[in-house]
Amino acid sequence: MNNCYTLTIGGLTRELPIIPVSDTVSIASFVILGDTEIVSRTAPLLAEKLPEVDVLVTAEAKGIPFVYELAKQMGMARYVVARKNVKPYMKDPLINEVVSITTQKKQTLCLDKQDRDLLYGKKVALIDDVISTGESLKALEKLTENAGGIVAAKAAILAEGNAADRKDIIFLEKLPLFPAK
Ligand SMILES: Nc1ncnc2[nH]cnc12
Repeated sequence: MNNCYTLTIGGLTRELPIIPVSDTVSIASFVILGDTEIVSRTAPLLAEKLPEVDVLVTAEAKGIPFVYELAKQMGMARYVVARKNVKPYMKDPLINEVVSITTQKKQTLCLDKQDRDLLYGKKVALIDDVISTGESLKALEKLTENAGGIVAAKAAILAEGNAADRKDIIFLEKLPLFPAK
């Protein structure tokens, strides 16, 4: 297909559209929302690679179906989602800020009291769909640590660009970045 990147993962193939996200960089857009096959094939593969942890945490929104499936695979009744907005029903929200590669904007990440209690003193794996610049991951790590969690693993389905050279993350496949045309 034209202007697409062919990704093969977990025995599945997807044509990812190449989309500019700035004047210089385009990404091969990997969106697992709505894709039950990718989620159910990749979750067991990542579960095998993770160390023993007590809790999984992700940031809203694209990683949510994946962390749900991963938590089920790992026999965990609950997982934590850091939200991008403070909701009126959140008690004592813990807040951090992040700049995202896809939106190029400053975003808030926050946890309510129930989530903080789940993370406090626990061994935590940070989970995402794609690790790219690492900024979102860093913000999630800081938020988790501020909540008293101990970050024991950082993992994603894909590592994009230079993230593929990182030794401190667990991932299934590499995803290249492309020059913007
Ligand atoms: N290639 C990509 N596709 C979707 N979301 C992303 N976030 C960072 N890189 C991405």
